[in-house]
Amino acid sequence: MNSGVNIYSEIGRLKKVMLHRLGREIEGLVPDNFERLLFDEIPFLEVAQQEHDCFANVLRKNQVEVVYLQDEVAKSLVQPSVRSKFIAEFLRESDITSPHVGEILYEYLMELPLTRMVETLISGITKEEIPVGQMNSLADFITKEYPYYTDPMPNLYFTRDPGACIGNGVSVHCMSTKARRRESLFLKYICEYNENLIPRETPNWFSYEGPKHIEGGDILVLSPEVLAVGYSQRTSPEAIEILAENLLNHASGFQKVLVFEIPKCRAFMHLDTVFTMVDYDQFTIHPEIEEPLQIYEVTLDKDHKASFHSITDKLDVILKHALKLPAVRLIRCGGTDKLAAQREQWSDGSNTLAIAPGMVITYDRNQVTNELLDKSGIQVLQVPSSELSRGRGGPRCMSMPIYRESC
Ligand SMILES: NC(=O)NCCC[C@H](N)C(=O)O
Repeated sequence: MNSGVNIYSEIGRLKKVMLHRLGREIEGLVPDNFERLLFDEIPFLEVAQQEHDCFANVLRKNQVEVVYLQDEVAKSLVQPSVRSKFIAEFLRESDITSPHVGEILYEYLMELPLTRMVETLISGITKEEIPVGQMNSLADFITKEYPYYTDPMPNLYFTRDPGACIGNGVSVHCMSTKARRRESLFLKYICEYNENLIPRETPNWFSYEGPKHIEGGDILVLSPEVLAVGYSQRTSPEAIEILAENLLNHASGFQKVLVFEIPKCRAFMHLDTVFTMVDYDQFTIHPEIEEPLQIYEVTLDKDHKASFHSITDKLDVILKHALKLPAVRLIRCGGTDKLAAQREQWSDGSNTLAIAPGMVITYDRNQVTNELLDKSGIQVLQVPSSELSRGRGGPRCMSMPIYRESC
């Protein structure tokens, strides 16, 4: 039985992971809300669910315990007083402008059976579902054509991002877009009220209240001493500093944080869309971020405050020193073929999920990169990906590791 949180690497044998199987929230995607809800197209739900089940089965076949976020949230909301506090907070975060509508939604949600209530929050509350009677505010009147009271949460299957387990603690994130912020609220309640999954004594490295933005796709646990964090479109330097000070000051064992500054654009939204660890000394990388890649090192000064400096070496040299290895190999997404690199990065070719040293789960569509991984001696377990990949995240993005064996 692997209980509590234990994440001291990217590659140690994975024992427990949290996923979310896509549901009706995907059907709330329409061209009008693509940009706001961070999608470019609409996955075919039934096929996406089959693909996701296949992903979960590959994990189970490899002795990984799979827990589902929806169940874990429900377990944390068993107490009516906790449920009441959670619903009130969720509705506040959903920008319900009219107190009248807010009250009706609150009553409605409180009366639903628990699992249905969680499912309803994820899929979004439609106006058809609950007629609230007379419009009694200008805001209600103006927005009456919009089909939802609360937006669906189609990005929830990327469980990597709302939080991250680091060492023996958890970082609950203040996400950078409104569309995803409520996902971390789920995690906040799991951490506070679901003791079986996250024991009460678990340290918290970052708080949902932020105020600065950070997302889990930017966090890579390179070793028990070194954390890498992307300074990206979604993660701010201020948040990295808060996380680094909390982590390094606590007796967590971590000694330094390497900050990777990557281009701020949608295709490279998080560090793990361009860089992942696949073995003790091997990494995937999207060639377009390699040069120039600015890396900073954060350690603590004598007053226990974060201190920083830039590192000017090449990436392989930096990694080699940080991990105390004789050499490291960078496996380029798409190899030397520029088109393949761009195409496969867009479909998360470098977003691998290591489930043991040298064993990764990848999307089957990224054939060039998969072959290069295979040639580098990595065992590649491919999962179908036509529909899952439409959300712009791969196997790493779709998983929140909770427990890995040491390696
Ligand atoms: N770690 C990741 O890169 N996660 C992928 C998140 C995709 C999602 N549609 C988003 O834009 O946030």
